[in-house]
Amino acid sequence: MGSIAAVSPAILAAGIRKVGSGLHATHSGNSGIGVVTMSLVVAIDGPGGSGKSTVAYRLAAMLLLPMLSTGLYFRTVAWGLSSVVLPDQDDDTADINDWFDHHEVAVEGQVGLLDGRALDEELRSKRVQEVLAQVSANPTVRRRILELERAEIAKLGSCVVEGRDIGSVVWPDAVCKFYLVARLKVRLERRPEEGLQLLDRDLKDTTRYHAPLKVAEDAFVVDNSDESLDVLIARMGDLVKLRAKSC
Ligand SMILES: Nc1ncnc2c1ncn2[C@@H]1O[C@H](COP(=O)(O)OP(=O)(O)O)[C@@H](O)[C@H]1O
Ligand SMILES: Nc1ccn([C@@H]2O[C@H](COP(=O)(O)OP(=O)(O)O)[C@@H](O)[C@H]2O)c(=O)n1
Repeated sequence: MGSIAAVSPAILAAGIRKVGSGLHATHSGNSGIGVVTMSLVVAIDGPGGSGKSTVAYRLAAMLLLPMLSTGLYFRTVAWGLSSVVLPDQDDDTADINDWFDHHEVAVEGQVGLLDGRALDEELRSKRVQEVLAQVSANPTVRRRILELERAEIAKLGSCVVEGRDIGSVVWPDAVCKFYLVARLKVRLERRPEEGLQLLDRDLKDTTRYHAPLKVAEDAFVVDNSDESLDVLIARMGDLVKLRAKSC
């Protein structure tokens, strides 16, 4: 365990602010950053359009790590379940467990796989958008996807994982946690096709009972509204290396 206190002023000046003081890194690993011996997971959470996928992709490339976009699990399941009537949010139903028992859901790169069939454009379709929030709030769905996410992260060993609850629920021992934010106006400009749906998803993601979108206690909050990606990725990479060294 170590401290990053020495670099805090620089971090603050760079628009990255630390929440809490806990450092829960327990792993080190055979990652591309060359300072570790076991596994190293970097968690990136935040609302839609804050830049998670873009930043995770770039950071993973810089650190020579694979990346996992967990939203693809939710979108793939939403596509598959959209023909099944979903129960109320707090119901735990045999139907959903039965669906998971009879279908294989996986994520490879930037595609979701349902029973071995790659889904790409389908995952951004109206059919998925209409049920996504309800599917994501369902406790049975979340429990089953959590198992898939954890198994995949364990398999990858060292990786950059992005989603809504990675630092808080999926992998609380992540060596470095980032929570990305961007001003609403900026997010709406970057996601013009979503418009007010983005706000609706924000509200549903933050207010749902199970694993809501929230800042993990020991996350760095990163403002991705104005900064160039090159600058941001370099700073985030430095932080990951510092955290990895201090474990
Ligand atoms: N720092 C940035 N500067 C300019 N454009 C950005 C920046 N970060 C993200 N973007 C763009 O914003 C859009 C949304 O980003 P994305 O990574 O899909 O967000 P999220 O995964 O959080 O929903 C993408 O088109 C991406 O290229
Ligand atoms: N770890 C995660 C990832 C996604 N999700 C849900 O899945 C939806 C789609 O995730 P996404 O990452 O593809 O969405 P964007 O951030 O790209 O808009 C989100 O709106 C969440 O409701 C979640 O609940 N937990």
